[in-house]
Amino acid sequence: MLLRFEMWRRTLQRLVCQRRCTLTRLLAVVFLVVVLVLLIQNYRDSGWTKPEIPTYRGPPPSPYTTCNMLDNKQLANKGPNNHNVPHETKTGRKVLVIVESLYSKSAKNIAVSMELARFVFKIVDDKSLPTLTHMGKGRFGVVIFETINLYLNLQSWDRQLIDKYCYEYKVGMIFFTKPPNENEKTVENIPDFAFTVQYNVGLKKYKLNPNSEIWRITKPGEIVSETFQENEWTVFHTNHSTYEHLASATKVAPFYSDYDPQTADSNTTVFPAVLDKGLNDGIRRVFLGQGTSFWLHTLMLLDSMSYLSYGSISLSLERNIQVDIDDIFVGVTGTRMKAEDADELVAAQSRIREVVDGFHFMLGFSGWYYKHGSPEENAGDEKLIEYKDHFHWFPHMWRHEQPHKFTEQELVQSMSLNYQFAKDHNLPIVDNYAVAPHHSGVFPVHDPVYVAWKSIWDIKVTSTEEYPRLHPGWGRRGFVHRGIMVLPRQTCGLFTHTIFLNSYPGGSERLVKSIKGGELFKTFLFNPINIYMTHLSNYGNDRLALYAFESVIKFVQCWTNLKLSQISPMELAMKYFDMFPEEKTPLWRNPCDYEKHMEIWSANKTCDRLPHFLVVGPQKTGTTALYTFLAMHPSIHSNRNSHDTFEEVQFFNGNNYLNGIDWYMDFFPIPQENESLFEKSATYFDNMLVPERVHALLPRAKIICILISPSKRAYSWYQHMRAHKDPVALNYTFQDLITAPDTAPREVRTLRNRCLNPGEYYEHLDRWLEYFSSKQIHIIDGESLKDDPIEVMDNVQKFIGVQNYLNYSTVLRFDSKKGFFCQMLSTSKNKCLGSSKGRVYPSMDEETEKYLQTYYFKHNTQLVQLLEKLKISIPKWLKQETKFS
Ligand SMILES: Nc1ncnc2c1ncn2[C@@H]1O[C@H](COP(=O)(O)OS(=O)(=O)O)[C@@H](OP(=O)(O)O)[C@H]1O
Repeated sequence: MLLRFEMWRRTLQRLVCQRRCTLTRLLAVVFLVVVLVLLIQNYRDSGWTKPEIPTYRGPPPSPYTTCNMLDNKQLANKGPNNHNVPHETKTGRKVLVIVESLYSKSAKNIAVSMELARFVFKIVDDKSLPTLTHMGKGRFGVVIFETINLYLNLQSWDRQLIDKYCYEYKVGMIFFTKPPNENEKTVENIPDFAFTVQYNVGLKKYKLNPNSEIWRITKPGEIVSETFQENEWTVFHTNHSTYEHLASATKVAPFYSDYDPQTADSNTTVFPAVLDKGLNDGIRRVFLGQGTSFWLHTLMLLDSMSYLSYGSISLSLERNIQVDIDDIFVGVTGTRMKAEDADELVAAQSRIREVVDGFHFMLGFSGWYYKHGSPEENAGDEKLIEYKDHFHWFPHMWRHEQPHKFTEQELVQSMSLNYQFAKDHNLPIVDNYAVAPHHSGVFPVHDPVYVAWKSIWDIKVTSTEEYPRLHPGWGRRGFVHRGIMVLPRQTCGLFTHTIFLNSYPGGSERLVKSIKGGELFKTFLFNPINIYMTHLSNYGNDRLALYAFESVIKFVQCWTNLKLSQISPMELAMKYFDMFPEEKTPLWRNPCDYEKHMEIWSANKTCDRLPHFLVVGPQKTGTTALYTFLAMHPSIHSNRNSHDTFEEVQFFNGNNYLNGIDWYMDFFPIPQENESLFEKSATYFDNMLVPERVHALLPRAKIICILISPSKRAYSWYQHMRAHKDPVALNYTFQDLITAPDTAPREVRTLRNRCLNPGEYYEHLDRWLEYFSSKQIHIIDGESLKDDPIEVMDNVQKFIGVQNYLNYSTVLRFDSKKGFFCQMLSTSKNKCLGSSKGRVYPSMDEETEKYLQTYYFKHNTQLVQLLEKLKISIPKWLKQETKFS
């Protein structure tokens, strides 16, 4: 160490001082280096990257502010139709989507719409149609076909089945269309539907029929501004009274080489969307004359589903909006807000409030940056403070630090400074809400942020884009951790560096498209609760955020009956988790599987401290013996003991899961190269939640379970509970307990279930196989573990893939006194498991044994079939138990 320091000193002296080195010169250099390091540190901590500072380019663009036909009061005021008509059908609220190929663009678009709407759906191709009914009830409330031709070309048997189902259960169908040949101007008569279709038509002036009852979210009355020259439209011609047109448009002149304007039927009114009211054959259908890429079809699809399902597959009309400006005072000089931008912010807020009830911009401030811009920008900062009561304020970090890089104490210090800033400037802070720069520390969770937020600000609500992941945007969800409700937030397509419309990435049309029916419009359409993230720079320069939000809100107002409003973050969070209570418990994921999460995960944490394999149980099958044998291996390490549950961590199954992954990882050492970590918790095997949770955190983990005769297992558990003086086990014979009816007292039913349920091996294994491949699962025959643990441990080592092979015949031997294999300590001494393992108790009586054989017969038979499928040899006990009939 000393030697290295001396080397550095000399190198520095040579570099800096050349011939003569004075103390002042050396100090000056050290000072410069320190300043440089601090600057770099500050830049890194602030977390923003420096955008290119553009030059001024003229006045900001004006937002979209008019609706084409809103002056027609009759159309504008009609309001949403109510589809909740009483009807006598018994169908589920699931959607069946039948597509030509699961990989086609339109199939994916339909699936994304279903995901966005959070509708339960099944998407299949025509070769794998599902059963349509279950126990006399229809499984699907609506059927969507990717194309009409897909339906027409179905096997006649399949088509009859679907028609019969739709007729009997009053289930409607929705069809998109795709011309059979591009650019071929064909007209086809479709007798099945009593209409003629004309393919490859160009359209303009597309508008909706305001008199149709189908519109609920959609507000008819606007005219689509685009002219569709692509000739990809299909229009429907019919005189049948069952049809009502949903949309009309004017045909545009086609591009064909033989086009003769004299004879062409352009400029005629055609119908590119029709509703079959079911007067013909009792089935209601909607036909949309194009694919899924036409933005308005998303709205029309939602309303069709609502109409055809009598309102049961439908979204609410309420939308809560919150627009956060996440980094007030933070920004590179030249990109920040000026005084006139602050004026405009207040003006725009009042305009937006006319449409969005209770609207206030939410200003997330980092006090340290106050007045750190040019003189004009500093005046902007002052103006924001002057207007403070017009807005709602919430804390960001004092210096825009990324919280995951700091300890709890450092975070408390930094937050206290921002707190003081708010006090000094008398900012109207909105209750209990904060946001972390770059979503850092929220997910993946950095507990110190949660603790510091609570202690300084009493934060109860935050929001992030990062749970479970940034992409896909429609998959973002919320969760609750340490009493703080984390809400999903949406991106509006504006980032710190997108500040001028004409240099918007991909061109200004991209942003315009997103507003006019595209991505931004769709986030309003689908999400009942929207928290948008914007930045200070989006309100200076071209004021792109004002442009985008005023425009999209107007667009929503023109085209939909959605009711927009803003409520407090606390109310918003309560509402969110009332709507989606299943989201409260988070699903912890492996931060190392996602680069973006690694960037916001503390450098002190490592995924190395997560187990490579799990022994999942079930209980009483020999899991402690296996655990003990594994722990003898020099290259295999388990977790440290838990205070409450001893060698088992029991993380994935109970309340421990809520402690988060830092808590879990803390149980494990950092392994050396070629070493394996494992955990044994015998309660994992039969818990409904565990396979999904394990898979989310440890997708590549190997899973080991041990199976013995389920009857023996049940009896062993009963004896275990008697040994623990459980009053039910002491007061009930085994026979009485396992045959107890559902009317028995709760504690009796609980023990009965704990005896019986884990032994329903097939169901539990099947659940593990939903998440893990059969190659990741190793099944040990518990009888072999008892009788020949040497061979069992050989196979386990192969399965885990340990480098350092241990011959277990050198460490285990049979102990005749214990009646089990035990660890060899010396030539004469063994170390066996304690008296609670390998208990002595009377054998099960014959009658009970027979009862249990019958009880488990079906489960065991299914288990045999599964093991055969997985090419796993059938244990002797299982062969015997399935012989019984
Ligand atoms: N080598 C060795 N030593 C002792 N016991 C052994 C061994 N191998 C398997 N077994 C069987 O393990 C049964 C206990 O299973 P578990 O350890 O899974 O029980 S627990 O769920 O952890 O309570 C225990 O069940 P009981 O016999 O009912 O006590 C044993 O049958």
